[in-house]
Amino acid sequence: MANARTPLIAGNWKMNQDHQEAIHLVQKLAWALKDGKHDYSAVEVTVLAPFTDLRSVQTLVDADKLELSYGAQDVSQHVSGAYTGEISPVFLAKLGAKYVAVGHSERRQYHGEDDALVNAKSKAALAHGLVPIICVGEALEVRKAGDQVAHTLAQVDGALDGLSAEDASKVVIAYEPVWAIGTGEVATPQDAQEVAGAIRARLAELYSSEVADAVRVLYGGSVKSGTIAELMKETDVDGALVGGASLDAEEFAKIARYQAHAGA
Ligand SMILES: O=C(CO)COP(=O)(O)O
Repeated sequence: MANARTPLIAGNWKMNQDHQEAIHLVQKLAWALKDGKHDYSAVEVTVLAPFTDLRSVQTLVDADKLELSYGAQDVSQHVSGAYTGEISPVFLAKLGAKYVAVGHSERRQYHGEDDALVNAKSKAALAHGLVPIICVGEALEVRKAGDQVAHTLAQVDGALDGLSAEDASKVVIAYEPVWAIGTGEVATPQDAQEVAGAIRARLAELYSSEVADAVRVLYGGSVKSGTIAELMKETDVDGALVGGASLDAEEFAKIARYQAHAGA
């Protein structure tokens, strides 16, 4: 890839893995990643775990000095106070979390999250040193109508509203077409590139080419080891947000070494 962006392979465990299962999965993943045959230095690997797993994941990563970062799947837009059930970005930062997914389509769909909330959560994450992985992407009807680019860019505009260029250059944007999530129906590399390229062009318009060059744009939706290499060949796809396949340590490690099976 002819740019300075470090590819990011992020596993979104969703509501899977209790804290004991999480320990096993991270151990297996560490083992799979350290197979001695492959070089992961050019790729960053992260897992987005349920809140209740984070302390266990932190302990393992610290104790074994694993080359693995971790994060959460959601965050409150508030720092503290009477917000029953919410998790502060301060708590996540204190647990060593690096990333937090914001505005995942499942949060938008089942928890009524809108662009304004996604914007507030992204700002809260950034204010406390977390990197938001801002999730955007269209539903099937929108794609059928051919409106995927306009729809997704509107979500990007909403999520970034009021962010400084400095903050905007730190975010990760995950393009996850809703029709490809958990369906086995992966977008074609061209579909992913069309929207990822449009997102980068929008970043250049909203900010500058420096910001556009700095932001990593991921693709998510039924990514597997067999499909990652072709996706990663696209100019504006800088990694993947992986759901189901991230629960299988071997398969997830294989996705992270996509270069090996791309022949690169
Ligand atoms: O939603 C996703 C990642 O956030 C994608 O999930 P799947 O990889 O299971 O389709």
